[in-house]
Amino acid sequence: MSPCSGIGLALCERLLSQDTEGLQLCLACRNMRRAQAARWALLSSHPAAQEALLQMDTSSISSVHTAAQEVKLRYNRLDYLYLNAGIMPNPQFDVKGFFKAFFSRCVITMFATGEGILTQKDCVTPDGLQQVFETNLFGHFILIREQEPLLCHAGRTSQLIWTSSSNAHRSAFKLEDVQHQRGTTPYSSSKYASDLLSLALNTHYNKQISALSLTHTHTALTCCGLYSSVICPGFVMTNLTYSILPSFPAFLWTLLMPVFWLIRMFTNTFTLSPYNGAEALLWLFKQKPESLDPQAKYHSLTSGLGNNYTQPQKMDIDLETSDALYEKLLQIESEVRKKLKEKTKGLQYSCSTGIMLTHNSGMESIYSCQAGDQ
Ligand SMILES: NC(=O)C1=CN([C@@H]2O[C@H](COP(=O)(O)OP(=O)(O)OC[C@H]3O[C@@H](n4cnc5c(N)ncnc54)[C@H](OP(=O)(O)O)[C@@H]3O)[C@@H](O)[C@H]2O)C=CC1
Ligand SMILES: CC(C)=CCC[C@@H](C)[C@H]1CC[C@H]2C3=C(CC[C@]12C)[C@@]1(C)CCC(=O)C[C@@H]1CC3
Repeated sequence: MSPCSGIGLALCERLLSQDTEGLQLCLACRNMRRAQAARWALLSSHPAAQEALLQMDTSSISSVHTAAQEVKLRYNRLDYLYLNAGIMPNPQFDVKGFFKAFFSRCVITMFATGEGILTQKDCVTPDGLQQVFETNLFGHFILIREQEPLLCHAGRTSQLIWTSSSNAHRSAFKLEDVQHQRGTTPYSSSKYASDLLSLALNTHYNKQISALSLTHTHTALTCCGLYSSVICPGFVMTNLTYSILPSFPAFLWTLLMPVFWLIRMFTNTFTLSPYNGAEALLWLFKQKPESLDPQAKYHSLTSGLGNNYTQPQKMDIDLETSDALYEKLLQIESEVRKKLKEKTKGLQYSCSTGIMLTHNSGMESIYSCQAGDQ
C-alpha cells in the first residue's frame, strides 16, 4: 500500500500512457513528500512527462486560496480539473447490518453501494467547517471559484470532473444541514452534494441547462464553456477502503481477492484496481463535454471477465435542490472569506510579534492542460 497509490495516481498513469501530445499535468497534493514519490513513480515509466507539483489541502481554505494563486501564476488556462480528493474518516463498519443485508434481497445493492453498513465520525476543521464537507466538497468549490478566469474562456471549453460515489444517497443529504453536522453519514452526504453541485455548475457556467431553465436570472452573467461531470469509480481497493476494516491486515484483503472476483460475476461495480476505477475518468477526458448528460453519473464498470467500460446512469437529483445548494455554498463562502480576512488582520499583528506559522501538509486533484498554455 504505497502512498498516492489510489485512483488519482492510476488516472495520471493512464493519461500519460495515451498518445496525448503536449499534455501537462499539475498534481495538487496535501503532502509534498508523497507527491514527490508519486512524481518519481510516474517519471520512471514516462520519462518525458511534463508534471508539476502543487501543495494544496482541500480541508483548508487558505491552502486552497494559496494554491489557486500559484496556478494563476503558472498557467493561463486549464482544460481539465479533476476533483478527486476525498476522505472517509473514522469509518464504522456495521457487521450485523452486513450479515443482515447479505442474507436479504438487498445483497447486490449492499455490495454495489455500501448502503446501510457504513457510518463515520466527523470533526470540525480550523476553518470551523465539518471536515468531510470541507475536504470532499467545499474546498473543491472554492478552488473552482478561484480558478474561474482559467476555466472560462470564450470560444473553448473546459471540464470539471468529480469523483463521486455509488454511496451518494439523497436520504443522507439535507438542505437544512448541508455540512451534515447532525448525521452519521457525512461521506454519503458530501458525495450526494457533489452530484448536486455538478448539476448546478452546469446551470451557471454553460448554456446546456440554462437554455432549459430560464428562471435563472444571473446565469447569463457567468455563462461560459465550463462543463461539469460526475463519475463513480466503483469499489476500488485503495487506502480509503483499507481504512474501513482497520483491524484487517492488508494481506487479508489480498486473500479476499478471489471472493471479490466471484462477487464481480454478480455486480460489475467491483472494479477493484485503481486502474479499472479510473476508466470513467479517462473516458470523460476523451469526450466532447457538450455531448455529456449533466444529470448522469458516469460509472467505471468491470465485467466478470475483467473487461472495463463506462456506463452513464441518471442521478437522483433535481435542479431546484442543486440550485439551493449552490446558493448555500456561496453564502458559506462569503462567511468563511470574511472570517479569513479578520484572521489575516490578526495574523499580521502576530507576525510582528515573532510568531511563525507553518502549513499542515497525496494525490487528489489533478489539473491538466495542453501545451503552449504557460
Ligand atoms: N476506493 C473506492 O472504492 C471509492 C473511492 N471513491 C472516491 O475516489 C476518490 C479517490 O479515493 P481513493 O483513490 O479510493 O482513496 P485514496 O485514499 O487512495 O485517495 C484519496 C486521495 O485524496 C487525498 N486527500 C485526502 N484528503 C485531502 C486533503 N484534505 N487535501 C488534499 N488531498 C487530500 C489523499 O491524499 P493522501 O495521499 O495525502 O492521503 C489521497 O491522495 C475519493 O474522492 C473517494 O471518495 C469513490 C467511490 C469508491
Ligand atoms: C467479504 C467481505 C469482507 C466483504 C467486504 C464488504 C465491505 C467492506 C465492502 C462491500 C462493498 C464496499 C463498498 C465500499 C466500502 C467497502 C464495502 C462496504 C464503499 C462504500 C467505499 C467508498 C465508496 O465511495 C463506495 C464504496 C461502495 C462499495
